Amino acid sequence: MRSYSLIAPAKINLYLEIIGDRPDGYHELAMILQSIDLADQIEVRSLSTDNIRVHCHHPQVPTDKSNLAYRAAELMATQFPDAFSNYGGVEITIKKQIPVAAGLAGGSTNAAAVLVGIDLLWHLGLTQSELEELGATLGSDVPFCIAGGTAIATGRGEQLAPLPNLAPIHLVLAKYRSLEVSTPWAYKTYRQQFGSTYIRDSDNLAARASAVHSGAIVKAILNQDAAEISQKLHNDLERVVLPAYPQVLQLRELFATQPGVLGTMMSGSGPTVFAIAQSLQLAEAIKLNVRQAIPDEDLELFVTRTTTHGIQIVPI
Ligand SMILES: C[C@@](CO)(OP(=O)(O)O)[C@H](O)COP(=O)(O)OP(=O)(O)OC[C@H]1O[C@@H](n2ccc(N)nc2=O)[C@H](O)[C@@H]1O
Ligand SMILES: Nc1ncnc2c1ncn2[C@@H]1O[C@H](COP(=O)(O)OP(=O)(O)O)[C@@H](O)[C@H]1O
Repeated sequence: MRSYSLIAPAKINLYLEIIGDRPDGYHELAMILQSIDLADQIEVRSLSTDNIRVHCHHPQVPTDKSNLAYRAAELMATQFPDAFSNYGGVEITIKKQIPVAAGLAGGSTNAAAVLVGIDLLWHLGLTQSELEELGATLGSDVPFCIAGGTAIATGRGEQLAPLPNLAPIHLVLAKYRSLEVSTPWAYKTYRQQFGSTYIRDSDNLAARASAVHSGAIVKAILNQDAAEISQKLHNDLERVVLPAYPQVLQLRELFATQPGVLGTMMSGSGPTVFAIAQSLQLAEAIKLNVRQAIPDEDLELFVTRTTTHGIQIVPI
């Protein structure tokens, strides 16, 4: 086969706790990551020439070496030089549905799809854990994007422990198209404002213990209890993003007052805010209400749901 088409789902963070600083400059995390139905479509095709090409029509997505999908192909070429010279270069076409720089792992899931696609194109037969290990060198969220479903992620986000699949939970996502939050900025600002002293400070520790408890949300997931999951959502990065981006705070507050919303939270480093809805019907109603309250065309709204899969190969 000379080409593969893959579905690359986005993720949301049901839980994100910053445990502290790490010597490598990253942050030690405790997260719960969840795949959602909102996805990009990626085509990976063999070329007769030995170069890597990326096509994407989205104006905010680069097609040069700064594209994470390009870097995934380059990594495979470096790691497997014999296969690269046997099978030739790779052409990657990205059909973008996932909002960009949104806290939804758009770039990471594209990179994950390219790793899976090239493994197939070049008949490498890599295991999922080998693919995840390669993915971790591209970005902290890439291993989860390969695995998908529901998982606890620790370390810098690359160490995964799968949780049982959740029955679909209905979601509404809101993101201002022109608003981007830089992930390095969010972590840097958190470090500057709260630092690692935050977790050593006994006053804060008491407040933190009541606010943060990953065990409770894991229990709610094991019980398949959407209402309880919604009550235990948490994201430490909201502490820096919400004060700096009033529009995100406004969305968060608007979602919280909508009938049928079980819980709401910012995903990752933002600026996407998601709401857990009681049903698909209520999710559609929430979307409509928010649209009426904020008629700004810059605001993108999506009704979607949780999914149990990571990268999937589309049969041609
Ligand atoms: C915040 C999260 C939550 O899932 O997602 P997004 O909002 O990006 O989707 C992740 O932690 C982002 O993962 P990812 O986007 O893959 O991050 P990376 O490329 O590895 O790192 C980007 C930058 O974020 C900071 N970073 C990332 C992960 C981590 N554990 N500590 C950090 O301090 C570092 O400044 C790093 O240079
Ligand atoms: N394949 C890609 N898809 C989306 N953005 C990409 C991609 N490759 C590189 N980028 C760049 O990465 C940055 C972060 O985008 P994205 O991965 O969508 O965000 P996030 O990590 O917050 O979910 C953007 O500024 C974008 O230009």
